[in-house]
Amino acid sequence: MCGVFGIFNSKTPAEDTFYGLYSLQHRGQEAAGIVVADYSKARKKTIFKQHKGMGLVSEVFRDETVFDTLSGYAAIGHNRYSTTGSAKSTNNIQPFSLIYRSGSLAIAHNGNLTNARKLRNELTELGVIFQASSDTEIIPHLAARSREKEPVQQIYEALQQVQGAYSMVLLANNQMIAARDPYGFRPLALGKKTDPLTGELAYVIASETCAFDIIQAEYIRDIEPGEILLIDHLAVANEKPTSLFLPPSERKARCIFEYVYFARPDSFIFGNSVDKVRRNLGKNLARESSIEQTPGEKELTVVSVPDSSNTAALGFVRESNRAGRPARFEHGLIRNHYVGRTFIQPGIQSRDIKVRSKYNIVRGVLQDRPIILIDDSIVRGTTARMLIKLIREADPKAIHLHISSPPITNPCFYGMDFPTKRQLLTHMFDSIENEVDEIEKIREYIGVDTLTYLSMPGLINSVPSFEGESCSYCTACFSGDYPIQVNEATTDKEEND
Ligand SMILES: O=P(O)(O)OC[C@H]1O[C@H](OP(=O)(O)OP(=O)(O)O)[C@H](O)[C@@H]1O
Ligand SMILES: NC(=O)CC[C@H](N)C(=O)O
Ligand code: SF4
Ligand SMILES: [Mg+2]
Repeated sequence: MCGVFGIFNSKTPAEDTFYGLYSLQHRGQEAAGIVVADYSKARKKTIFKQHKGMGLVSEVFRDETVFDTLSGYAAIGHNRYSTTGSAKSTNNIQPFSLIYRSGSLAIAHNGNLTNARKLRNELTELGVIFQASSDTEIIPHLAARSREKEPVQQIYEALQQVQGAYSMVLLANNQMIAARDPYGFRPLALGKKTDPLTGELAYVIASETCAFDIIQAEYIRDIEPGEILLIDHLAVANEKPTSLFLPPSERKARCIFEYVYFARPDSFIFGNSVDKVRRNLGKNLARESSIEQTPGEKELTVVSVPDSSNTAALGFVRESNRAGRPARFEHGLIRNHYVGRTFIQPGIQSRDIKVRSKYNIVRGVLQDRPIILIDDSIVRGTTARMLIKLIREADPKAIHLHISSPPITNPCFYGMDFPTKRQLLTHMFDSIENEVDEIEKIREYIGVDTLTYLSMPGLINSVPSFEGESCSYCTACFSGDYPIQVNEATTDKEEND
């Protein structure tokens, strides 16, 4: 998934970007980096400085003295969750920074390009040398080959050639540029911050608004699908960044899975509150649930799989009570906060270990009573299967697993790391044609008493609608309805390594 951040006209751009990335850590845990733009009086031009490394933001920037080398007036940053190109290669750490005909260019990209393989082959044939194995480096190469003079025009030309998902922020000499693909797959927001001492304005770009809150910046609006926004000193002085627009796509395709799992509940994405949507998912799940209290049970006991399903569980409990089925939320699982997100860990081996070390059971809550266990999604099934084994140790009367999204049946080519069917739990049961039987097999495999997924209408009903759009969301991993047909998908993530 990845988190991107950018700030323009700040006295402390590297520090601001560090905090921005810190709050976007949930979007990528593999690597992090910051590129700063500084004006060099000696060279009479903007120069870029950078610091990047493998691991969490706090690990990469552990040594505070690195900030002494990162002074400047603007910066961009990136947290990586790999989708194309090895997770382990240091060459794939973003932002990428390079020097070309028009000066310096740096890019931080969230998303995944669907024609990366084709473009890379074409460019390689032309003699272009790639350093990274990810898709992102294609964009600056295309921009560098443009005959346009202005970087923003070069980027416009480059983006007309790439397909797929990109929400990104770039530094081009003394300008910051933000761009979002015409489908709007990934979120990207514009904010501003006023210096309390000088009153000076800084513009901020981030994947999610939680990155604004941490540096006390204010949300202005989303970068629109297809928009390329240019911020420079003139835009700051006039308080008016300028925009170009790419040709519109025939539909929009905001990733619905961002609302289900990925984004933080305190963020606004696609102009709406993640908390609110996640509560809706829980409410709709409660409406679809058929679990009733057993005789002698005062209330249904609802336990969430922390953290990402906490909010859906709250919505579930609220709706259940409203509908006359008394329910209470209980902390039956305690999460070790020093273990990161498990689903976005590369390599099945490390995911397994993480799940084992991530959760502990609270016996008093789980023992001897039926529980409704809520999680937001099942991808590979690692979490659910391991967790159920663990919960059984507390001897509950029954486990009713409720998932606040429909079964994931298709790969994602737009920035989630499940690019082949093989990686999905549902694939194990693909030969079963009847959906009810398939869910029964999954239930058996996971080892729960009942298994309820939210329906497709329940999912769609939970997310806000956009006026005048015939289709606003990508639901491909749930529905198979792909906004961009992917014939040549980079389904082998490490093919360039
Ligand atoms: O079926 P799987 O492949 O195991 O993936 C699904 C699980 O992964 C996610 O949680 P994760 O632990 O990544 O993040 P969280 O701590 O934010 O809930 C998601 O919420 C599910 O619990
Ligand atoms: N998840 C993402 O946004 C990944 C960005 C880019 N495709 C990479 O693999 O580095
Ligand atoms: S396929 Fe799923 S995860 Fe990928 S962009 Fe579409 S909704 Fe999001
Ligand atoms: Mg989870």
